[in-house]
Amino acid sequence: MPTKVFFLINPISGGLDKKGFRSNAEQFCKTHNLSPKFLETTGKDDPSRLAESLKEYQPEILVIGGGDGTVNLAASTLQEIAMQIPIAIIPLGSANGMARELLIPEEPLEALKLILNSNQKNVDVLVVNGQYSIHLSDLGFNAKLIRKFEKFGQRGKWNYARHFFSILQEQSTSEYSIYINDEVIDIKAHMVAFANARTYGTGAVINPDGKLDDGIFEVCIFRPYPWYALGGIAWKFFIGDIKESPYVKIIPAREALVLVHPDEELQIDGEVIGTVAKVEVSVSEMPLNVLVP
Ligand SMILES: Nc1ncnc2c1ncn2[C@@H]1O[C@H](COP(=O)(O)OP(=O)(O)OP(=O)(O)O)[C@@H](O)[C@H]1O
Repeated sequence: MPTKVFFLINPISGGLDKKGFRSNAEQFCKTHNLSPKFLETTGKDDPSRLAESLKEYQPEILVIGGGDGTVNLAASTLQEIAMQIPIAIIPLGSANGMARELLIPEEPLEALKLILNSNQKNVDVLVVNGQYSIHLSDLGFNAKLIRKFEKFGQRGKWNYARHFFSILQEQSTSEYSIYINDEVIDIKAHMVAFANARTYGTGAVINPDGKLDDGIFEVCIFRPYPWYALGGIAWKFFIGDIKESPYVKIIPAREALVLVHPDEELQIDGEVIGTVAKVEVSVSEMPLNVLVP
């Protein structure tokens, strides 16, 4: 019996045409005696469409052609239907933060070859207010930046930089109460992140000691800083040394509860959820099996 491989493909991610990848994947499956099934995302009802197709086809491997949002969709659906099959990530998005973190080849066909490989990593899945996160989620600054970026609908580095500096100028902070490791931390902050991974798709290393498979996550707190410290903070992000900044506090945990006033914007793996006053984070009992080099 050929191995059943399910392909989930996002036709719009990264602004890339996926037709070439699909025909290469079909050829690859023929060559390696694999039995493929393809599903394209539509942006609507994707979780239920994917769940139904997976339950019906019962694949042995799930291949994801898309960016972090598509990887999150697949991981969330596997959690919801409690199906533990390995996934292969084909980095066909804009930032591909998760694929970079796992050192998956950038070239789609090279990444696809991982399905012939048996190296797997058990990636932790965080549960953030009942939704799943495998990469990075946060409250405050970065979520507002993503919201602004989406609202104006303009892509590209210059627009990113423009929105980045306009939000930076706002210097807005909220009051956070963080219940963590039997302690309560009351703190004013620009941003509080829940990090499974190390690095944002932009390359900023937010959580230098982060490990995807250690059963824990890190709560990264970014406190107010004087204007003259900004250059040093940016440099530390770039060189992966942010934990040495006096304005940053990083706390490993298995569970956390965060209350925030006034409400702050929350984003999960790059998708803005909306403003919230409370965030509960824990680690799911079922990890995500990812095929890695
Ligand atoms: N057919 C479609 N038409 C419009 N939007 C879609 C479609 N399929 C999926 N989407 C949307 O694509 C988004 C996820 O894209 P994804 O994050 O995978 O790619 P990206 O944003 O290009 O890459 P990255 O997250 O790595 O920067 C979701 O918001 C989803 O609703």
